[in-house]
Amino acid sequence: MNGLGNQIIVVDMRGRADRVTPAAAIAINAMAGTKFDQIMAIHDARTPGTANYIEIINSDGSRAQACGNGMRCVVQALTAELGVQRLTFETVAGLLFGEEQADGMITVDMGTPKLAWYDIPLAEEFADTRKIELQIGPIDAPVLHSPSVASMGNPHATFWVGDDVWSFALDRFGPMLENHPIFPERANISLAQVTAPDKMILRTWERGAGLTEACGTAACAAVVNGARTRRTARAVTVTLPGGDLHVEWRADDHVVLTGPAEREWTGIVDPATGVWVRDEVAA
Ligand SMILES: N[C@H](CCC[C@H](N)C(=O)O)C(=O)O
Repeated sequence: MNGLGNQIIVVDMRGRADRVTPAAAIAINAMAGTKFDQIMAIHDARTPGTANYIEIINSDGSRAQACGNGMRCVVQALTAELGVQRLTFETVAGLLFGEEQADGMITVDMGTPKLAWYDIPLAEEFADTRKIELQIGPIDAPVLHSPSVASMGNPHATFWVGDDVWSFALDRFGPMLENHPIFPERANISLAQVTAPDKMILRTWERGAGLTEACGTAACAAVVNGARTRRTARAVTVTLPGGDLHVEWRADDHVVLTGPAEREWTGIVDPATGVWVRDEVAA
């Protein structure tokens, strides 16, 4: 599925006791036609009668705690299958609520941000995570510095750039920052250019997936970071390479993400060969 350019494979694991393994994820990503940014594996509820459990795997095989674009794809897939409009899911990051809007857009309540250094997590104590000492480039003229950090269940660093966010070599700086020792669980690295109190442009180097067309949880973290550093309002339209997402950090501390989710193909994995058999979805 296509989550604003984020390539998502939604896998139905209901009724099965096994999980999508890192090796399987890497193998699927290596096959032509099934490259992805994340796999969203739908499992049975951990406690019968409660919400389906969703596991998230990046294209490098690592597990993630949250995925905004992927959750929208799961909501779109399951509301269509079940003929309902609103669904609840359990993830590592907690319970999430998704709803399909009348205009086809999908809204997901991504829960509450975690802002303490030990919740991001960071390798050392920072009293104020709105601006931490981290920079890249020449010591006397850093290219990027002083990010705001926040967790949406997964770790995010938002670097603020004054203009021309497109001019930065994020493909070069991204992996260095993703794997910086200050982030013991690595981190998703975003560059944000605020163009108005309710508008920003965002580019993301994703932990475990690299440069992507969009990152939903990065958009959520950037709006939380923008609001708490007084750069933005609490409701912002975030323009990513793949298109626009709308994010609101509500007064009840929940972050709500709204955007599209499109089904591109369905398929099955041949258990004998492990090869996907794709059925193209009529456009
Ligand atoms: N790469 C992220 C997970 C996917 C996030 C992104 N695709 C989204 O839409 O939120 C991580 O390892 O934390």
